[in-house]
Amino acid sequence: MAEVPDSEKTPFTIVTGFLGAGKTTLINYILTEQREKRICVIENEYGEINIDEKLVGENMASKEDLIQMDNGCACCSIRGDLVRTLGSLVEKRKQFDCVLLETTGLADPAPIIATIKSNQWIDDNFLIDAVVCLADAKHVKAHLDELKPDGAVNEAVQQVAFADRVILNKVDLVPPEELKAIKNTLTSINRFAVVLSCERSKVDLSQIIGISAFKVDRCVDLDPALFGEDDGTKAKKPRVHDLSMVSSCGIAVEGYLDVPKFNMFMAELLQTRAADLYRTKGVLSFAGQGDTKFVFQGVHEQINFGPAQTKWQPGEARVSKIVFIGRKLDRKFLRDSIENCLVKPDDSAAADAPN
Ligand SMILES: Nc1nc2c(ncn2[C@@H]2O[C@H](COP(=O)(O)OP(=O)(O)OP(=O)(O)O)[C@@H](O)[C@H]2O)c(=O)[nH]1
Repeated sequence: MAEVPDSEKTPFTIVTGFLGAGKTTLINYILTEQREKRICVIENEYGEINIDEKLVGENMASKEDLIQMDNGCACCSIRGDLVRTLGSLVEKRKQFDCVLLETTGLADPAPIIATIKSNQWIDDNFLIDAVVCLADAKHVKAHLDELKPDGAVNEAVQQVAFADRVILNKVDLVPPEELKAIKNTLTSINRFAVVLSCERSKVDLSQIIGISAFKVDRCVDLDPALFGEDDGTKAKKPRVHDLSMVSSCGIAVEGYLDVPKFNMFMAELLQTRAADLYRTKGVLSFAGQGDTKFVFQGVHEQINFGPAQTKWQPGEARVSKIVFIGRKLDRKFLRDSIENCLVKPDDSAAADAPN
């Protein structure tokens, strides 16, 4: 069969980067900056409760342009889902100028690349434009240095190694002299990728989209066993993706949370467990705040907290949803503590809560 020319394929960008590095922020930035383009976003979130769908969905022109893959991580358990998702896009792909895949923060991009490139039908319809890796200037070094159990890949290293562009994000959180050292570390892992520094994922988009930067040969050089074949002439990389050290704990509680109690609990938790808590995020209902919905974002000890773009709708159940991702999570403790922050029906603050 004749090969499909690249110019006829739909460009596909893989957005990778560790938990909390700024992937969703980048996707939202792209969607707001490129309104003239029709962009399809495929979200693959790690966590028992999906929060990002709501955060990205607010910026989509059409809800149909956002596809959720939430049965697991695309790089391991749901590679079949990725093929099915892209397969279902084939017929309508011409409606889109490009597709963005936001991988989970714990994804190894190598198997994702292999999945796409080894399926002829997908490869005939989609062209990987670039693998773009977000790196959190404040935390990336610790993640790169983390020792994994025997034979397991370090996802953060893989994400940087397979990237065509590395976006060194959150430069506001580290002094300039440290930034230089971080850039050197990133370049020592991947000397081919262009490193772009920024805040709030605001990069020159012409540097990351429509750039035809992806080279499959480089991926095979990095991992000779990428497509399941290894001629044995190059050192084999460990291919085990072991997520046993990390877990996700999703908690949903109905009612109104007491602001000071909740703030105190979260501040104390993130201070004492900062190293273990890779990521926390939530959509919250507070007492005394009318129909304002709040979004909570935590990355280790860093906290961002503010009103969501959408409000609680009349009749919508006031269910706060919080996801914790990290090591050694005590589900009972987290659930009890959050339930403890709920305003009791006879509490005076409850009178303030809207019906
Ligand atoms: N200080 C600071 N915070 C940032 C910057 N960019 C993003 N953030 C915040 O970092 C948090 C995580 O950002 P996200 O875009 O959700 O990160 P993510 O990579 O999508 O996270 P996961 O999907 O959980 O892996 C949010 O609270 C962002 O507002 C930045 O440049 N500086």
